[in-house]
Amino acid sequence: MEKSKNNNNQHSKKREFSTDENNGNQGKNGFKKSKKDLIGKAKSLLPQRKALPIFSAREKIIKEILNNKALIIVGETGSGKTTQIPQFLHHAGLSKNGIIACTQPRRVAAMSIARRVSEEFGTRLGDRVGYSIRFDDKTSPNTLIKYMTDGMLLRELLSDNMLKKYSVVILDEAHERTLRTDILFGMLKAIQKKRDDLKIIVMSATLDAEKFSEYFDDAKIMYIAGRQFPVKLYQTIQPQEDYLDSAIVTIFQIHTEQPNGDILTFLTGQEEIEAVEKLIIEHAKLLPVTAKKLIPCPIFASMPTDQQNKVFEPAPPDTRKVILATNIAETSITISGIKYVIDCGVAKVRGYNSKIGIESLTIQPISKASARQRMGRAGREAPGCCYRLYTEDAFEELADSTEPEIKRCNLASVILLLKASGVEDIFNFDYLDRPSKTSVARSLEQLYALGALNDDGTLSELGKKMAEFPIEPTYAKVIIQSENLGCTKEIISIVSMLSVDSIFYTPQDKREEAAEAKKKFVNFDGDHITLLNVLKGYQDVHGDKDWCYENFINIRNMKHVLDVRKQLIQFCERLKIDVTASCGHDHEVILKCLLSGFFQNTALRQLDGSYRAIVSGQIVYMHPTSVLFGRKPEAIMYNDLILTSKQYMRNASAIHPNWIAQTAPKYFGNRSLHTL
Ligand SMILES: Nc1ncnc2c1ncn2[C@@H]1O[C@H](COP(=O)(O)OP(=O)(O)OP(=O)(O)O)[C@@H](O)[C@H]1O
Repeated sequence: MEKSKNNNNQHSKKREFSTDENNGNQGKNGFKKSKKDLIGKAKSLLPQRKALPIFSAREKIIKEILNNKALIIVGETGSGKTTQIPQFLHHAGLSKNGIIACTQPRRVAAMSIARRVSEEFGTRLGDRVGYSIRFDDKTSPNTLIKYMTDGMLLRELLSDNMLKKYSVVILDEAHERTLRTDILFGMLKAIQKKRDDLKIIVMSATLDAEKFSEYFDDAKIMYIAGRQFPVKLYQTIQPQEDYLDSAIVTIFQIHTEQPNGDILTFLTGQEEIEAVEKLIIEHAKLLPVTAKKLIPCPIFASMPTDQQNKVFEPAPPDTRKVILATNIAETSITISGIKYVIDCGVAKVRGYNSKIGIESLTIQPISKASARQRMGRAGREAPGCCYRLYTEDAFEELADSTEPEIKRCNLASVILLLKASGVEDIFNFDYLDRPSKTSVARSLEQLYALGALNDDGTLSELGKKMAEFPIEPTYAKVIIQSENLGCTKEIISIVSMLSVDSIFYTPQDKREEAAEAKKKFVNFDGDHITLLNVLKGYQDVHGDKDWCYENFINIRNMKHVLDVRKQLIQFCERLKIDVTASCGHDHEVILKCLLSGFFQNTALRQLDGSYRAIVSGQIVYMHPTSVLFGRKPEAIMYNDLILTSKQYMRNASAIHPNWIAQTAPKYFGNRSLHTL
């Protein structure tokens, strides 16, 4: 293991990044490739595939899969598991009995791998090889290999509880232990008891294989040795005080001192990524004119898919691309051209306090498994380097693996799906790691309060309808309720606006101008009506770029809002909900509708002017970005509670205290709110 110290030296020069469209199996000019071209491309990739470590284990893997019902495969990052194993299974004849599914925790991985494997297969994307992610299905009746998000497979259980169309299900990146993959483990194990012909494969590079083997009735474990290219590891000698500063220094250090190759930098979230993006652009202006250009390229979850796909496009000549990513790019994907990985050592982690029912998002150290995955994004096409912005000692102190999401998330959405798939006894479900009883009870209580469950715990008609929506139960309830209140148009717009982190863009050096611009949208009923005003303004000018610039509106996020809005409309139309129903400017109707899903996220003003959350009894504070900041309405409803130094209510509106019990009589009964 090599070590080097990150020295301080910054430089620069930058220009906009323009790229070719490269979506699916298309040529540069956008024309579809001919069959001959597709086969030619597949042939040209064959030597590369044959050089993968997994290729030499091909016969053994096929034999073990044919002889076993379940198999655990552990192989180095980049060894070829995700792209090759489904193809091996196809060639072994398993796709004759049904589709070979391979689940991924993230949609960007499902899409990009399907694109690559369809190229290797020599067919068009969506033909023999396809993908299925929320709101986007690229498969056809011909599809033999399907990459899909774990959430999509879980959803398919609603219509096909034996997963009859599938012959093999591969649960990839199992170490991530997402809530949905964890539930799939239990569901698939139960299905396999009734379907002898279903094969289950659990895969990862960094896995506690014994634990999985035991869970799947002593399933066979296969270790596949070797990686294709070495990755040189650099760790800081001293702990870094500010990882953002350290990341920028390292980016410019690589850019000015190291040979060609793109950089992938892991950061924690959109705001941080956008701040670093701006700093890179600024610093790059100081680079000598003759230097290679450095172009930042952000990617995070709440970004429209077509923008996410841009990171896969090659950098123009004489340019080095620096991808700024959250852990969305941590597993599975190969980004062509990446030679250097910078790992800041932290990530934004979702947490859930089941005792008080509060969710939080905090920045925490990653696990050793995550650090290895991050490092594994380099060395996939050629030797690479990984720069950890933390010391070797700090690495040793990291936990081996990330705590399963099931232990730290609100379970309401998966419990709703389990109930809708016919699983009644949620407490005794066969979990790989059992969630706490309090956490299950809390989530059941929340679903009951929302009206999704009947008194006997079975799914209600409303619950069935809610399960059809691929969004959190609280939002599903609000949309369904909007049909009764005649405000679906407004509610869909507000829910779409809430799907992005922030619409308002506040540059450090233009705070006053940004605040002034925001004033024209502000409505003191709260953030929800304010957001509605922004969307109306944006639609009135047909998304004009200059308008966004003048009004300090984040155009990237607005595009995503429109995308989500379109998809929600399609969902409502499928459920025959009239999406044109509008209540005009009747804000009370809109807020009461939102409250039908968020009555648990409410707080009352105390005598001393502070706010106390109704359900948890905790003191909560108004987020400084809220239009209600500095105002003191008697009662507040909010969408999120953000835990940083204090508990902050974000996306908040003023409501009448009486509305709370009126909206959720089942939950609050006849109790006076002031005694809660
Ligand atoms: N889009 C792509 N462009 C170029 N090469 C690719 C692409 N996708 C995959 N490859 C090549 O195939 C190799 C194997 O990728 P694959 O995703 O199958 O590995 P893996 O073992 O599943 O890795 P991980 O554990 O990191 O998911 C990569 O290292 C790379 O060489």
